[in-house]
Amino acid sequence: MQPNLNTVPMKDWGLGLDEFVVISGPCSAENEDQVVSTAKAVAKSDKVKVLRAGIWKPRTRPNSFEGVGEVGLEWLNAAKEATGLPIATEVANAQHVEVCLKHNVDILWLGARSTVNPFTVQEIADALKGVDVPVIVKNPINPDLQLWIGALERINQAGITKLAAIHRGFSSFEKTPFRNVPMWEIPIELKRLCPEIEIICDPSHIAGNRDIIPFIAQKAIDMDMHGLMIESHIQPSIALSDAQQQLKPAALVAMAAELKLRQPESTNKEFKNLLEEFRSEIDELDETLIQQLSVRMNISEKIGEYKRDNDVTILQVNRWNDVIKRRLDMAKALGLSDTFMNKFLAIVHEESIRRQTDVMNSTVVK
Ligand SMILES: O=C(O)C(=O)C[C@]1(C(=O)O)C=C[C@@H](O)C=C1
Repeated sequence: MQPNLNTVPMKDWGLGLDEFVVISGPCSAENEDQVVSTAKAVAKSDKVKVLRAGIWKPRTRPNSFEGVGEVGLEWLNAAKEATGLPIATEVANAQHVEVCLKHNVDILWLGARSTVNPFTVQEIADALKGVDVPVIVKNPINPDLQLWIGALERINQAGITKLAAIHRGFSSFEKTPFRNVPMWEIPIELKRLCPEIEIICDPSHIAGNRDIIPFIAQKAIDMDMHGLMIESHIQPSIALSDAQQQLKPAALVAMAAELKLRQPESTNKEFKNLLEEFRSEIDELDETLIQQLSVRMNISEKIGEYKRDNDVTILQVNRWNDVIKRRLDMAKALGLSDTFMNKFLAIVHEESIRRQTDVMNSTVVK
């Protein structure tokens, strides 16, 4: 089902946001000085447009630091007064929404652990009815695009049009260099299905450690995202939560200055012409690829008929191992990666088996 969202772009949220927005501040508000000092220091970057801090922290285990609660909103407001930055925090239930509205929080966000639960999202959506506050929805913990879209729809149907999404990566059992695997294909698909939704990337939660944050931040820009949410702390080493992934404000400011902002299009005529030429070459090659794939699948069907008539199994592991080995060798020599080729060969094989299964199941006319 095609999602139908009615949204207002961030630049029209009335908060002085640009086309590209960096949201920064501590993972958790810990005390007034920490919030205000961090805010003043990150405000030195002209890209930082919003101050963030968590005040209710959903932690994996009890007895960890679970946030300072309502008093943190007073500190955020003090920081807003000192810097002029609008303020944002996470809400996880209706009462959080109420408290945030009382303290004039400018932007609310739903965390991954809330997005995952439609009951929670609906409770928050109901609490937002009749209110005009911007809301950003993080992706759910698991890579479920429909759940993410569903949460956006619930908030939107409550009348919130100042709506955006945050890509914070996805939980995985596999050991990876990331705390949460980016799976860029998911926000890309969100963009394709809901082009009106602006997406902010959260490199801090994807990375889990500060060293790879700049790489993820630049990649997000290259994926045409509208902004970044990056955690910063005046003294990360003593942070009460997520110490590994928070940047010192000076590092955040330096990193933001290094980011290369890119536009989805260029007005340069020469660039446009050359791009057109490349694109027509790609069009032709894709046509050839599709034609050849169709021929390959037709041959596979014929093999299926012979196998059916001779009671031979569809799966031929030895042959397939041999195909993989030879194709990978050839692809490597031509500069194609193993990861790409393995995925490509796997889906070709899957389709070939599917076609042969259809043939096997069809009535034999002898
Ligand atoms: O060679 C075969 O026996 C085929 O059926 C073709 C094919 C393929 O698509 O390449 C399909 C299934 C087998 O597991 C191995 C190879």
